[in-house]
Amino acid sequence: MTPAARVAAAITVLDDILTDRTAEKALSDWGRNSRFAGSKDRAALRDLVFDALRKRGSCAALGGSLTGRGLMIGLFASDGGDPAAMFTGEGHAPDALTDDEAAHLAANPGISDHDAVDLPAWLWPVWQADLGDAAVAAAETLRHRAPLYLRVNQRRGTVKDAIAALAAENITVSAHPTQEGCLQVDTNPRRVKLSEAFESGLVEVQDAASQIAVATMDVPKGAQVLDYCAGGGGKALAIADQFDCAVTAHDVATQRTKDIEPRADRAGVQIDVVTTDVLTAIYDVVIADAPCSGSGTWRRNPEEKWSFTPDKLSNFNALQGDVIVDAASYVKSGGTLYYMTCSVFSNENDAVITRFTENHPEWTAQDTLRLMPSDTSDGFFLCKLTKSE
Ligand SMILES: C[S@@+](CC[C@H](N)C(=O)[O-])C[C@H]1O[C@@H](n2cnc3c(N)ncnc32)[C@H](O)[C@@H]1O
Repeated sequence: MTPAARVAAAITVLDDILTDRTAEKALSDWGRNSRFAGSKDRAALRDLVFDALRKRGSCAALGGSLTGRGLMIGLFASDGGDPAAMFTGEGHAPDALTDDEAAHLAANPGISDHDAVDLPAWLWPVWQADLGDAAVAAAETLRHRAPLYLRVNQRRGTVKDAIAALAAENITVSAHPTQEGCLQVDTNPRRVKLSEAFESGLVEVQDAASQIAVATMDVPKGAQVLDYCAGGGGKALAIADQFDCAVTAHDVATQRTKDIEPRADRAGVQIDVVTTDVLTAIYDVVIADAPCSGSGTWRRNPEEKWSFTPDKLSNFNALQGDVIVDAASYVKSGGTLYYMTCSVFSNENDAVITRFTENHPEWTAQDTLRLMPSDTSDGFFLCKLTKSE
Protein backbone atom coordinates (compact mmCIF):
# COMPACT_ATOMS: atom_id res chain seq x y z
CA MET A 1 0.00 0.00 0.00
CA THR A 2 1.16 3.53 -0.65
CA PRO A 3 1.44 5.88 2.33
CA ALA A 4 -1.66 7.71 1.08
CA ALA A 5 -3.61 4.43 0.81
CA ARG A 6 -2.70 3.70 4.44
CA VAL A 7 -4.07 7.11 5.41
CA ALA A 8 -7.31 6.32 3.56
CA ALA A 9 -7.52 3.03 5.47
CA ALA A 10 -6.87 4.84 8.76
CA ILE A 11 -9.79 7.15 7.99
CA THR A 12 -12.10 4.14 7.54
CA VAL A 13 -10.89 2.50 10.75
CA LEU A 14 -11.14 5.73 12.76
CA ASP A 15 -14.69 6.29 11.52
CA ASP A 16 -15.54 2.81 12.76
CA ILE A 17 -14.00 3.56 16.15
CA LEU A 18 -15.85 6.88 16.41
CA THR A 19 -19.11 5.07 15.72
CA ASP A 20 -19.11 2.22 18.18
CA ARG A 21 -16.16 -0.12 17.82
CA THR A 22 -13.01 -0.60 19.88
CA ALA A 23 -9.75 0.15 18.08
CA GLU A 24 -8.71 -3.51 18.25
CA LYS A 25 -12.00 -4.68 16.76
CA ALA A 26 -12.00 -2.02 14.05
CA LEU A 27 -8.41 -2.87 13.08
CA SER A 28 -9.03 -6.59 13.01
CA ASP A 29 -12.25 -6.15 10.97
CA TRP A 30 -10.33 -4.01 8.50
CA GLY A 31 -7.54 -6.61 8.35
CA ARG A 32 -10.01 -9.43 7.66
CA ASN A 33 -11.51 -7.48 4.76
CA SER A 34 -8.15 -6.35 3.37
CA ARG A 35 -6.21 -9.50 2.56
CA PHE A 36 -4.05 -7.49 0.16
CA ALA A 37 -2.42 -5.65 3.09
CA GLY A 38 0.96 -6.96 4.22
CA SER A 39 2.31 -6.97 7.76
CA LYS A 40 4.11 -3.65 7.26
CA ASP A 41 0.88 -2.06 6.05
CA ARG A 42 -1.00 -3.37 9.07
CA ALA A 43 1.66 -2.12 11.46
CA ALA A 44 1.76 1.30 9.78
CA LEU A 45 -2.04 1.52 9.85
CA ARG A 46 -2.11 0.64 13.52
CA ASP A 47 0.44 3.35 14.28
CA LEU A 48 -1.55 5.97 12.35
CA VAL A 49 -4.79 5.03 14.11
CA PHE A 50 -3.27 5.06 17.59
CA ASP A 51 -1.32 8.28 16.92
CA ALA A 52 -4.60 9.97 15.95
CA LEU A 53 -6.43 8.55 18.97
CA ARG A 54 -3.77 9.77 21.38
CA LYS A 55 -4.12 13.27 19.90
CA ARG A 56 -7.84 13.08 19.19
CA GLY A 57 -8.70 16.50 20.64
CA SER A 58 -5.98 18.50 18.94
CA CYS A 59 -6.24 16.60 15.65
CA ALA A 60 -10.00 17.13 15.44
CA ALA A 61 -9.54 20.83 16.23
CA LEU A 62 -6.81 21.25 13.63
CA GLY A 63 -8.50 19.06 11.02
CA GLY A 64 -11.87 20.75 11.49
CA SER A 65 -14.00 17.75 12.50
CA LEU A 66 -14.18 14.78 14.83
CA THR A 67 -14.25 12.27 11.96
CA GLY A 68 -11.66 9.86 10.61
CA ARG A 69 -10.88 12.36 7.89
CA GLY A 70 -10.70 15.33 10.25
CA LEU A 71 -8.37 13.39 12.56
CA MET A 72 -6.01 12.40 9.77
CA ILE A 73 -5.91 15.90 8.32
CA GLY A 74 -5.20 17.19 11.82
CA LEU A 75 -2.51 14.57 12.41
CA PHE A 76 -0.62 15.66 9.32
CA ALA A 77 -1.06 19.35 10.14
CA SER A 78 0.09 18.81 13.74
CA ASP A 79 3.27 17.11 12.56
CA GLY A 80 4.06 20.14 10.41
CA GLY A 81 3.20 18.30 7.20
CA ASP A 82 1.03 19.56 4.36
CA PRO A 83 -2.20 17.51 4.32
CA ALA A 84 -2.83 18.58 0.70
CA ALA A 85 0.19 16.52 -0.35
CA MET A 86 -1.41 13.37 1.05
CA PHE A 87 -5.06 14.13 0.35
CA THR A 88 -4.83 14.13 -3.45
CA GLY A 89 -7.66 11.83 -4.54
CA GLU A 90 -5.20 10.04 -6.80
CA GLY A 91 -4.93 6.26 -6.80
CA HIS A 92 -6.02 4.99 -3.37
CA ALA A 93 -5.33 8.30 -1.64
CA PRO A 94 -8.09 10.06 0.31
CA ASP A 95 -10.14 12.64 -1.63
CA ALA A 96 -8.53 16.02 -2.18
CA LEU A 97 -9.16 18.63 0.52
CA THR A 98 -12.46 20.45 0.11
CA ASP A 99 -12.50 24.25 0.00
CA ASP A 100 -13.86 24.29 3.56
CA GLU A 101 -11.10 21.99 4.81
CA ALA A 102 -8.41 24.01 3.07
CA ALA A 103 -9.91 27.25 4.44
CA HIS A 104 -10.01 25.82 7.98
CA LEU A 105 -6.33 24.84 7.75
CA ALA A 106 -5.37 28.22 6.29
CA ALA A 107 -7.26 30.08 9.04
CA ASN A 108 -5.28 28.09 11.62
CA PRO A 109 -7.84 28.70 14.39
CA GLY A 110 -6.61 28.58 17.98
CA ILE A 111 -7.31 25.46 19.97
CA SER A 112 -8.65 25.18 23.51
CA ASP A 113 -6.36 24.45 26.47
CA HIS A 114 -7.75 20.95 26.95
CA ASP A 115 -7.45 20.11 23.24
CA ALA A 116 -3.88 21.38 23.27
CA VAL A 117 -3.01 18.74 25.89
CA ASP A 118 -5.42 16.17 24.45
CA LEU A 119 -7.56 15.59 27.51
CA PRO A 120 -11.38 15.70 27.71
CA ALA A 121 -12.69 19.15 28.71
CA TRP A 122 -14.10 18.02 32.09
CA LEU A 123 -10.88 16.22 32.99
CA TRP A 124 -8.31 18.94 32.34
CA PRO A 125 -9.09 20.92 35.54
CA VAL A 126 -9.13 17.69 37.58
CA TRP A 127 -5.82 16.67 36.02
CA GLN A 128 -4.24 20.05 36.81
CA ALA A 129 -5.50 20.01 40.39
CA ASP A 130 -4.13 16.50 40.95
CA LEU A 131 -0.84 16.68 39.10
CA GLY A 132 0.09 20.32 39.77
CA ASP A 133 3.40 21.25 38.20
CA ALA A 134 3.61 17.85 36.48
CA ALA A 135 0.24 18.24 34.71
CA VAL A 136 1.37 19.52 31.33
CA ALA A 137 4.38 17.22 30.95
CA ALA A 138 2.37 14.15 31.96
CA ALA A 139 -0.45 15.00 29.53
CA GLU A 140 2.13 15.61 26.80
CA THR A 141 3.65 12.16 27.45
CA LEU A 142 0.25 10.56 26.87
CA ARG A 143 0.14 12.17 23.39
CA HIS A 144 3.05 9.96 22.22
CA ARG A 145 3.77 6.28 21.73
CA ALA A 146 4.88 4.29 24.75
CA PRO A 147 8.20 2.47 24.73
CA LEU A 148 8.15 -1.30 25.14
CA TYR A 149 9.97 -2.51 28.24
CA LEU A 150 11.20 -5.96 29.12
CA ARG A 151 12.06 -7.46 32.47
CA VAL A 152 14.94 -9.90 32.54
CA ASN A 153 13.99 -13.03 34.46
CA GLN A 154 16.90 -13.53 36.83
CA ARG A 155 16.08 -17.24 37.11
CA ARG A 156 16.68 -17.67 33.40
CA GLY A 157 19.81 -15.60 32.85
CA THR A 158 21.59 -12.29 33.24
CA VAL A 159 20.95 -8.93 31.61
CA LYS A 160 23.97 -9.60 29.42
CA ASP A 161 22.48 -12.94 28.32
CA ALA A 162 19.18 -11.25 27.48
CA ILE A 163 20.79 -8.45 25.47
CA ALA A 164 22.82 -10.98 23.47
CA ALA A 165 19.85 -13.33 22.87
CA LEU A 166 17.67 -10.46 21.68
CA ALA A 167 20.43 -9.04 19.47
CA ALA A 168 20.76 -12.47 17.80
CA GLU A 169 17.18 -11.94 16.62
CA ASN A 170 17.78 -8.32 15.55
CA ILE A 171 16.03 -6.85 18.56
CA THR A 172 18.19 -4.16 20.08
CA VAL A 173 17.56 -2.87 23.56
CA SER A 174 19.01 -0.33 25.95
CA ALA A 175 19.20 -0.41 29.71
CA HIS A 176 16.59 1.59 31.62
CA PRO A 177 18.29 4.60 33.24
CA THR A 178 17.43 3.63 36.80
CA GLN A 179 15.83 0.18 37.00
CA GLU A 180 18.27 -2.70 36.90
CA GLY A 181 17.11 -5.62 34.77
CA CYS A 182 14.71 -3.41 32.80
CA LEU A 183 15.40 -3.10 29.08
CA GLN A 184 13.83 -0.67 26.64
CA VAL A 185 13.28 -2.14 23.18
CA ASP A 186 14.81 0.15 20.57
CA THR A 187 14.27 -1.85 17.38
CA ASN A 188 11.80 -4.48 16.21
CA PRO A 189 9.42 -4.39 19.19
CA ARG A 190 6.87 -6.46 17.26
CA ARG A 191 9.31 -9.39 17.12
CA VAL A 192 9.72 -9.68 20.87
CA LYS A 193 6.86 -12.10 21.55
CA LEU A 194 8.04 -14.38 18.74
CA SER A 195 11.63 -14.39 19.91
CA GLU A 196 13.47 -17.26 21.57
CA ALA A 197 14.43 -14.93 24.44
CA PHE A 198 10.74 -14.44 25.21
CA GLU A 199 9.67 -18.03 24.50
CA SER A 200 12.37 -19.40 26.80
CA GLY A 201 11.37 -17.05 29.63
CA LEU A 202 14.61 -15.06 29.60
CA VAL A 203 12.58 -11.86 29.21
CA GLU A 204 9.01 -10.91 30.06
CA VAL A 205 7.11 -7.85 28.80
CA GLN A 206 6.47 -5.47 31.69
CA ASP A 207 6.34 -1.70 31.96
CA ALA A 208 9.18 -0.03 33.82
CA ALA A 209 6.75 1.41 36.39
CA SER A 210 5.67 -2.06 37.54
CA GLN A 211 9.29 -3.16 37.69
CA ILE A 212 10.26 -0.12 39.75
CA ALA A 213 7.28 -0.71 42.07
CA VAL A 214 8.20 -4.35 42.72
CA ALA A 215 11.83 -3.40 43.32
CA THR A 216 10.77 -0.99 46.10
CA MET A 217 8.90 -3.73 48.00
CA ASP A 218 10.23 -5.31 51.19
CA VAL A 219 9.63 -9.03 50.96
CA PRO A 220 11.33 -10.98 53.76
CA LYS A 221 13.04 -14.27 52.93
CA GLY A 222 10.54 -17.12 53.11
CA ALA A 223 7.53 -14.76 53.25
CA GLN A 224 4.06 -15.85 52.22
CA VAL A 225 2.97 -13.32 49.57
CA LEU A 226 -0.55 -12.92 48.17
CA ASP A 227 -1.19 -11.01 44.93
CA TYR A 228 -4.88 -10.38 45.61
CA CYS A 229 -5.73 -8.73 42.25
CA ALA A 230 -3.34 -10.80 40.17
CA GLY A 231 -4.98 -10.50 36.74
CA GLY A 232 -2.52 -12.02 34.26
CA GLY A 233 0.12 -12.16 36.98
CA GLY A 234 2.53 -9.37 36.00
CA LYS A 235 3.40 -8.38 39.59
CA ALA A 236 3.24 -11.93 40.94
CA LEU A 237 5.75 -13.11 38.32
CA ALA A 238 8.15 -10.27 39.06
CA ILE A 239 7.95 -10.91 42.81
CA ALA A 240 8.46 -14.66 42.39
CA ASP A 241 11.50 -13.97 40.23
CA GLN A 242 13.10 -11.39 42.47
CA PHE A 243 12.41 -12.51 46.02
CA ASP A 244 12.93 -15.74 47.87
CA CYS A 245 9.31 -16.20 48.91
CA ALA A 246 6.13 -18.23 48.29
CA VAL A 247 3.72 -16.46 45.92
CA THR A 248 -0.03 -17.03 45.75
CA ALA A 249 -2.13 -15.37 43.05
CA HIS A 250 -5.85 -14.59 43.26
CA ASP A 251 -8.32 -12.61 41.19
CA VAL A 252 -12.06 -12.27 41.55
CA ALA A 253 -12.27 -12.87 37.80
CA THR A 254 -10.71 -16.32 37.76
CA GLN A 255 -10.48 -16.49 33.95
CA ARG A 256 -7.98 -13.61 34.07
CA THR A 257 -5.49 -15.80 35.91
CA LYS A 258 -5.46 -18.59 33.31
CA ASP A 259 -2.11 -17.54 31.82
CA ILE A 260 -0.28 -17.35 35.13
CA GLU A 261 0.75 -21.00 35.26
CA PRO A 262 2.17 -21.13 31.71
CA ARG A 263 3.90 -17.78 32.27
CA ALA A 264 5.36 -19.02 35.57
CA ASP A 265 6.58 -22.22 33.89
CA ARG A 266 8.25 -20.16 31.19
CA ALA A 267 9.90 -17.95 33.79
CA GLY A 268 11.01 -20.88 35.95
CA VAL A 269 9.10 -19.73 39.05
CA GLN A 270 6.36 -21.25 41.20
CA ILE A 271 3.04 -19.45 41.68
CA ASP A 272 0.05 -21.00 43.38
CA VAL A 273 -3.20 -19.77 41.79
CA VAL A 274 -6.16 -19.93 44.19
CA THR A 275 -9.83 -18.99 44.48
CA THR A 276 -11.35 -16.76 47.16
CA ASP A 277 -12.83 -19.60 49.22
CA VAL A 278 -9.39 -20.88 50.29
CA LEU A 279 -7.97 -17.51 51.39
CA THR A 280 -7.27 -16.88 55.08
CA ALA A 281 -5.29 -14.27 57.01
CA ILE A 282 -1.91 -15.98 56.83
CA TYR A 283 0.03 -13.69 54.53
CA ASP A 284 3.10 -11.66 55.47
CA VAL A 285 2.70 -9.47 52.39
CA VAL A 286 -0.46 -8.79 50.35
CA ILE A 287 -0.55 -6.76 47.16
CA ALA A 288 -3.72 -4.99 46.11
CA ASP A 289 -3.05 -3.92 42.52
CA ALA A 290 -6.49 -2.39 42.33
CA PRO A 291 -8.68 -1.96 39.25
CA CYS A 292 -8.38 1.69 38.23
CA SER A 293 -8.80 4.25 35.45
CA GLY A 294 -5.37 3.31 34.11
CA SER A 295 -4.77 7.04 33.61
CA GLY A 296 -1.01 6.56 33.99
CA THR A 297 -1.05 4.22 30.97
CA TRP A 298 -3.44 6.01 28.64
CA ARG A 299 -0.80 6.39 25.93
CA ARG A 300 -1.13 2.60 25.53
CA ASN A 301 -4.96 2.69 25.60
CA PRO A 302 -5.88 6.14 24.27
CA GLU A 303 -9.57 5.30 23.78
CA GLU A 304 -9.91 5.00 27.55
CA LYS A 305 -8.73 8.58 27.94
CA TRP A 306 -11.61 9.84 25.81
CA SER A 307 -14.31 7.56 27.19
CA PHE A 308 -13.45 8.28 30.83
CA THR A 309 -16.23 10.03 32.81
CA PRO A 310 -16.78 11.35 36.34
CA ASP A 311 -19.13 8.37 36.90
CA LYS A 312 -16.39 5.91 35.98
CA LEU A 313 -14.03 7.67 38.38
CA SER A 314 -16.48 7.35 41.25
CA ASN A 315 -17.24 3.71 40.39
CA PHE A 316 -13.53 2.88 40.48
CA ASN A 317 -13.24 4.73 43.74
CA ALA A 318 -15.98 2.65 45.35
CA LEU A 319 -14.39 -0.56 44.04
CA GLN A 320 -10.95 0.47 45.30
CA GLY A 321 -12.40 1.15 48.77
CA ASP A 322 -13.76 -2.43 48.84
CA VAL A 323 -10.63 -4.03 47.36
CA ILE A 324 -8.25 -2.49 49.89
CA VAL A 325 -10.44 -3.64 52.80
CA ASP A 326 -10.78 -7.18 51.39
CA ALA A 327 -7.06 -7.48 50.56
CA ALA A 328 -6.09 -6.19 54.02
CA SER A 329 -8.19 -8.90 55.66
CA TYR A 330 -5.69 -11.54 54.46
CA VAL A 331 -2.63 -9.91 56.05
CA LYS A 332 -1.49 -11.39 59.33
CA SER A 333 -0.67 -9.19 62.34
CA GLY A 334 2.57 -7.31 61.80
CA GLY A 335 2.31 -7.88 58.05
CA THR A 336 2.38 -5.52 55.10
CA LEU A 337 -0.11 -4.44 52.47
CA TYR A 338 0.93 -2.76 49.22
CA TYR A 339 -1.90 -0.82 47.62
CA MET A 340 -1.11 0.16 44.04
CA THR A 341 -2.72 1.54 40.90
CA CYS A 342 -1.55 2.72 37.50
CA SER A 343 -3.58 5.88 37.99
CA VAL A 344 -2.35 9.41 38.60
CA PHE A 345 -5.57 10.62 40.27
CA SER A 346 -5.46 11.34 43.99
CA ASN A 347 -9.04 10.13 44.22
CA GLU A 348 -7.88 6.60 43.31
CA ASN A 349 -4.69 6.79 45.35
CA ASP A 350 -4.18 9.04 48.39
CA ALA A 351 -7.92 9.36 49.04
CA VAL A 352 -8.31 5.57 49.18
CA ILE A 353 -5.42 5.29 51.65
CA THR A 354 -6.70 8.10 53.86
CA ARG A 355 -10.19 6.66 54.05
CA PHE A 356 -8.82 3.19 54.78
CA THR A 357 -6.44 4.23 57.56
CA GLU A 358 -9.10 6.45 59.15
CA ASN A 359 -11.51 3.52 59.31
CA HIS A 360 -8.88 0.90 60.22
CA PRO A 361 -6.60 2.36 62.91
CA GLU A 362 -4.53 -0.84 63.15
CA TRP A 363 -3.05 0.12 59.77
CA THR A 364 -0.35 2.75 59.22
CA ALA A 365 0.61 4.17 55.84
CA GLN A 366 4.37 4.16 55.38
CA ASP A 367 6.21 4.92 52.15
CA THR A 368 4.63 6.07 48.93
CA LEU A 369 5.95 5.75 45.39
CA ARG A 370 4.46 8.11 42.83
CA LEU A 371 5.46 7.98 39.17
CA MET A 372 4.16 10.26 36.46
CA PRO A 373 3.88 9.08 32.86
CA SER A 374 7.24 10.04 31.37
CA ASP A 375 9.99 8.97 28.98
CA THR A 376 11.07 6.36 31.51
CA SER A 377 7.81 4.77 32.73
CA ASP A 378 4.03 4.87 32.84
CA GLY A 379 2.31 6.60 35.73
CA PHE A 380 2.05 4.55 38.92
CA PHE A 381 1.15 4.80 42.60
CA LEU A 382 2.17 2.49 45.42
CA CYS A 383 1.62 2.85 49.15
CA LYS A 384 3.12 0.53 51.75
CA LEU A 385 0.90 -0.02 54.80
CA THR A 386 1.77 -1.98 57.90
CA LYS A 387 -0.57 -3.72 60.32
CA SER A 388 0.08 -3.50 64.04
CA GLU A 389 0.98 -6.72 65.93
C1 LIG B 1 -4.90 -3.67 37.60
S1 LIG B 1 -5.54 -5.24 37.29
C2 LIG B 1 -4.30 -6.29 37.91
C3 LIG B 1 -3.06 -6.37 37.07
C4 LIG B 1 -2.08 -7.43 37.53
N1 LIG B 1 -1.79 -7.34 38.93
C5 LIG B 1 -0.78 -7.39 36.75
O1 LIG B 1 0.25 -6.94 37.27
O2 LIG B 1 -0.77 -7.87 35.61
C6 LIG B 1 -6.79 -5.35 38.49
C7 LIG B 1 -7.39 -6.72 38.69
O3 LIG B 1 -8.24 -6.66 39.84
C8 LIG B 1 -9.25 -7.61 39.67
N2 LIG B 1 -10.33 -7.32 40.63
C9 LIG B 1 -11.35 -6.45 40.50
N3 LIG B 1 -12.11 -6.46 41.60
C10 LIG B 1 -11.57 -7.36 42.45
C11 LIG B 1 -11.91 -7.83 43.74
N4 LIG B 1 -12.98 -7.37 44.39
N5 LIG B 1 -11.13 -8.77 44.30
C12 LIG B 1 -10.03 -9.24 43.65
N6 LIG B 1 -9.67 -8.84 42.41
C13 LIG B 1 -10.42 -7.90 41.82
C14 LIG B 1 -9.63 -7.48 38.22
O4 LIG B 1 -10.27 -8.66 37.76
C15 LIG B 1 -8.27 -7.23 37.56
O5 LIG B 1 -7.72 -8.41 37.04
